[in-house]
Amino acid sequence: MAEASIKSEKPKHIVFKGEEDLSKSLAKYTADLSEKFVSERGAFTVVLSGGSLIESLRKLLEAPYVDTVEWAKWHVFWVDERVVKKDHPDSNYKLAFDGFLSKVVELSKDNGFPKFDLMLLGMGPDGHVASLFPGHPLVKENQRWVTFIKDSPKPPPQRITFTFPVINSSSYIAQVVCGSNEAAAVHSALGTEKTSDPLPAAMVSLKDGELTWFLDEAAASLLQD
Ligand SMILES: O=C1O[C@H](COP(=O)(O)O)[C@@H](O)[C@H](O)[C@H]1O
Repeated sequence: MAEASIKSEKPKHIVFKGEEDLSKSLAKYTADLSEKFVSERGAFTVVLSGGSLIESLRKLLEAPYVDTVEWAKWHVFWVDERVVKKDHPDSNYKLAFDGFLSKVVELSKDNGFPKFDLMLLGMGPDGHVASLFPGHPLVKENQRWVTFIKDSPKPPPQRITFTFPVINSSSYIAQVVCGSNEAAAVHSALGTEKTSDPLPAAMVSLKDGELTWFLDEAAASLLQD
């Protein structure tokens, strides 16, 4: 498998006073992109992470967005899923459905990879994104759209996940990180030092798209600027 190519310049990042401000800005960012893609082609393809991201989407459930966003035009996907039943507390589907989608939605290509409009990604303290973990061979997968892991270092051990070619084909990615536990990984991912073994979060890199990091002050605390 070939190495993933990584852009050398630092991605755009916005630091918020706290998670409350971050969630307000993330709601506007998401609602604006929803409006843009729905008006351009009548649909909005959105990819969700699990974890704390879902809580950070809560402002979309409030005015004005809960009424103005065209929820029926959303096509929702998951960037990764843990191999558990859909009603298991560890399920990313259940987390997003209970905390977000059930409140708004009646659920009912350049390189050959799908191009999603918006991916809303989280990041673990170890720098993993989706279910792509540091040092794991899956970070180098460059053929398949979706792959699986049976030995995830974070429980539960069995998961399925989008691969980097799909993630990095997106039009927009919001990389949402809050809290001091993630500060070292944020520093490493947004640093300019070159390493032969970058964190998965540092491998999120859009050739034809826009990546924005949404950080609270705790997550950004080790950044210099
Ligand atoms: O296991 C997972 O972890 C990451 C990060 O979660 P967080 O709770 O630390 O924000 C999440 O983005 C991913 O979808 C999930 O499966």
